[in-house]
Amino acid sequence: MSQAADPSAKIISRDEVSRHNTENDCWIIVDKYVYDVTKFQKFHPGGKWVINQVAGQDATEAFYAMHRADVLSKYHKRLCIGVVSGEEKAKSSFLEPGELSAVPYAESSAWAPAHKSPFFQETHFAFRKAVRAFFDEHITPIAVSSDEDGEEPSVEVYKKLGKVGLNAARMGPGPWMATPGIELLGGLKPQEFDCFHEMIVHEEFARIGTPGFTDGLGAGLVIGLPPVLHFGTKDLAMKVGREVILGEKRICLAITDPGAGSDVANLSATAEKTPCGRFYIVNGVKKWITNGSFADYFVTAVRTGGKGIGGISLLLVERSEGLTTKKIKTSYSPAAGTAYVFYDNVKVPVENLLGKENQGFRCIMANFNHERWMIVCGVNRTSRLLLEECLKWANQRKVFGKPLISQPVIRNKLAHMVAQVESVQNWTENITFQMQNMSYADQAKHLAGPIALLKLQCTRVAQFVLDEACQIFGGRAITRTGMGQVVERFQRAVKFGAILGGSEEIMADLGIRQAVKNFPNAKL
Ligand code: HEM
Repeated sequence: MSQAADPSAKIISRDEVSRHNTENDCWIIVDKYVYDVTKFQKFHPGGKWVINQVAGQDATEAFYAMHRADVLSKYHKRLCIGVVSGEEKAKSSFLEPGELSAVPYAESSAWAPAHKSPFFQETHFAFRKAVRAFFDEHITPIAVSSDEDGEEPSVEVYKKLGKVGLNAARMGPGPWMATPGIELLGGLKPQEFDCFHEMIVHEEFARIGTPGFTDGLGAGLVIGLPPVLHFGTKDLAMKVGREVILGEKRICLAITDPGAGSDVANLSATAEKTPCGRFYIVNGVKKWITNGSFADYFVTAVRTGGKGIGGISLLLVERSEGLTTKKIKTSYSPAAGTAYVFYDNVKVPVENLLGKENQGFRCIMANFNHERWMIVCGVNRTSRLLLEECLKWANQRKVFGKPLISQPVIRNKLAHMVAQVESVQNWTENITFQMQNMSYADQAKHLAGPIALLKLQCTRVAQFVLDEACQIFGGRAITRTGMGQVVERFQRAVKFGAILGGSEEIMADLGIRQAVKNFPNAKL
C-alpha cells in the first residue's frame, strides 16, 4: 500500500484506542494501524462477537490467526483511522506494489538475500519489480472476484497488458517486442528482452494465484499467436501480431478434437479447397479451447490430406459466418473462457495457411515446446505460492497451544515441498538458458525431450505440493474464502497443467523416445 493512498496520517495513542472499547464505539489495532470497526462489525464475515472481544485492544495476533494479510489491504482505506503513536516508522504489514516477499522460499533463489544468479542480472531485477507492481496495482485487485464470478477479462484489461508489452513478452524474444505502441516495464529496451525476462512474466502471471482467471488473461495468446508469427505470411504476421499484441483482438489455439485429445495425429476437423483455389472450407468441432469463448482468431488444426500426421494443416480462422463457440463448464473458473468451437462451412482465405499444406503437424510440435515450458514456469510458480502460503500459515496458526510449525511432522512436509519446488526451478532455469542460446528450430530438435520430462516432473511436484498444502490447511483448503483460498483454487486447476499441452503419460513417453533417438544402435 503506497503512502499516498494511506489514510493513516493521524497519530493515535494506545491509551486513546483503549477508550473505544464498546460495541457502539469499537476501535482495534492491527500491526501499527488503528481501525474503527464500529460500523463494519455487523458486516464482518466472521460475525461481530469476535470483534467485540478485542474492542479497544491490540488485535494483531487474533487477526492473523484468522485472515490472510491481503484481507487487511482490501479494507485498509475504508477502516483505518490512524497509526499508533511511536510506531509510525515501523514496517507496514502490506507489501508495497512490486515488493518481494520476505518469507523464505517465497521467491526463487536469485531474489533471496545474499544470493547470486548466473542467469538473472540487473535488467531482470528492475523488470521483475515493475511487472509485479503492475500486477499488484492493476490485475490482482480484480483477479479473485473475477475468478470467483467467472468474469472473463475485458478488452480493456487486454489493452492494458498490451500497452506495457506483457502480451508481446509472452511470445519470447523477437521483433514483436518492438511493436509500435508498447513501452516495456522497468525501462527495458526491446533488444534487451531475453528468455529469462519472459520467464519472469509467466511467473508473475501465475503468482496472482487465480489459475482460471489467469488463463483468461491470454493463455490462448501464448499458444495461439506463435504459429502466426513463425509460420504465417509476413503480412498476416504483421497484421494479426499487432492487433493481438496491443490487446485489440484475442486469439486462441484450436487443436483438440473432442475425440482425439493428446492423439493430435488423429484429428478429424476438415478443410477443403474451393474449386477456385482461393479459400478453404472448414468443418468440424474443437473442444477445451482456452479463451475460445471470447477469441476473435482461432489457430485451427484441420485435415487437408490423408490419415495421420502427413494430412494435417494449420489455419488461422477468423470469427466469421459459420463459426460459433459455446462455453464448457470446467472445474476451474469460467473466466478462462474454455469453449467448444463449431465450424460449419467456414470460409478461410488460403493466405491464412500457417506453414505448408499437410505439414501443420511440424508447426504444432514446434509450438508445443514453448507452450510446455510456459506451463512449467507458471505451474512451478504456483507451487511456490502454495509453499509461501503454507509457511505463513504454519507460522501463524496455533494448535495445542503452539504454532503449527513447531510440529516436526509439519516441518517435514515443508522440507519436502521446498526441496521439490527448488529442484524444478533449477532445472527450468537450465532449460531456459538452453532456449536462450538455441534457434527456434534447434529448440524443437534438442529440447523437445528435456522439456517434456521437465513438464512431467513439474506437474508431479505440483500435485505433491498441493496434497501436502491441503493437509497443512485442513478444512480451509476446501473452503473458497479465507486463509486457504489459494490452495482451494489450485485444487480445481492443478490437473490443467498435468493434462494440457500433452498429458504426463505423453510427456514421459516423448522424453524417452527423444533420448533413444540419440542412442548408438537405437532399438526403438
Ligand atoms: C480490520 C478488521 C477486520 C477485517 C477487515 C476482517 C475481515 C474479515 C473477512 C473479509 C473475513 C472473511 C474470510 C476471509 O476472506 O479471510 C473474515 C473472517 C473472520 N474474521 Fe475477520 N476481520 C477483521 C477483524 C477480525 C478480528 C479482530 C477477529 C478476531 C478477533 C476476526 C475474526 C474472524 C473470524 C473468526 C473469521 C471467520 C474465519 C473462518 O471462517 O475461517 N476478524 N474477517
